[in-house]
Amino acid sequence: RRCSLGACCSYRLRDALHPLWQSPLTIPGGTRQSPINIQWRDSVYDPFLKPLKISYDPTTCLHIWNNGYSFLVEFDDSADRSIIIGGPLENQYRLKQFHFHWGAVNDWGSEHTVDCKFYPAELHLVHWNAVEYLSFEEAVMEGNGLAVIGVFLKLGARHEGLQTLVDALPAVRHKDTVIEFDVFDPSCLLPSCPDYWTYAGSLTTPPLTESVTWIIKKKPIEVDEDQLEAFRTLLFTSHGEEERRMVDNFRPLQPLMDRTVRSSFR
Ligand SMILES: CCc1c(F)c(F)c(S(N)(=O)=O)c(F)c1F
Ligand SMILES: [Zn+2]
Repeated sequence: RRCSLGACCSYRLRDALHPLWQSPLTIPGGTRQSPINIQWRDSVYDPFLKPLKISYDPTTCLHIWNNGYSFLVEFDDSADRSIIIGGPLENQYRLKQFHFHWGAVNDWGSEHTVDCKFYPAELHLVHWNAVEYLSFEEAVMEGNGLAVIGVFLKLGARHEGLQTLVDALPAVRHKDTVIEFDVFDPSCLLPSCPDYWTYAGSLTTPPLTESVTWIIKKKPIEVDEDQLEAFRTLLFTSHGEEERRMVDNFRPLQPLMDRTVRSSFR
């Protein structure tokens, strides 16, 4: 496939502060940090992986807000109304929010890479284990607390479902602005192909806790240039501060260490 092992994905373990997250690139003692490069040829097909079952109730959508790292769409997670189950998961997980990571240009922007290839953006749908834990905040601290579905975005045709979100972005241009967002079904942002990779990882933003079962969809969704440009009109900064464009809000690749990436497909 694309690159010889390691050469293009070499990284040096640095404990320097990463400018964006102001926290160590790698958690001292961290053994399952995210994101990682997914080397297709090294992923192991697991025939026991079940299909992922996704059932979202569009009326659980609450609001969109700019938290200074990304823009996120939050959901009412007070009951089992928007949930995922199956796949690598032993429990049912509730949708809490989804958000994106993107670059200043189309050559990079995703957090995960496949054979060292960056995509221009990556969607994360964040779910928590409401069977074993009482709140999202509690689940964030537990090894099996979270399940995040990652979907790559590639440059191509305009995505009509995404456009609803894009149209709302001017209203959340500045950090800590929020608007009500009544009905939205995030399943429209998922590729129809059921294939995915899965591995044990972490949050890619503070607190970087090692609590995430990652489910990375093999197929990207297509969005057009104007839609990616709309992401880049957002700001890291609040009203009144000197404007800094919200771009390159992705964490650098982290070492795979003693982990295997499994695939749901041959
Ligand atoms: C604390 C809220 C939160 C998450 F729970 C989460 F999983 C991710 S991420 N990039 O790993 O999907 C976030 F970026 C994030 F801000
Ligand atoms: Zn994310």
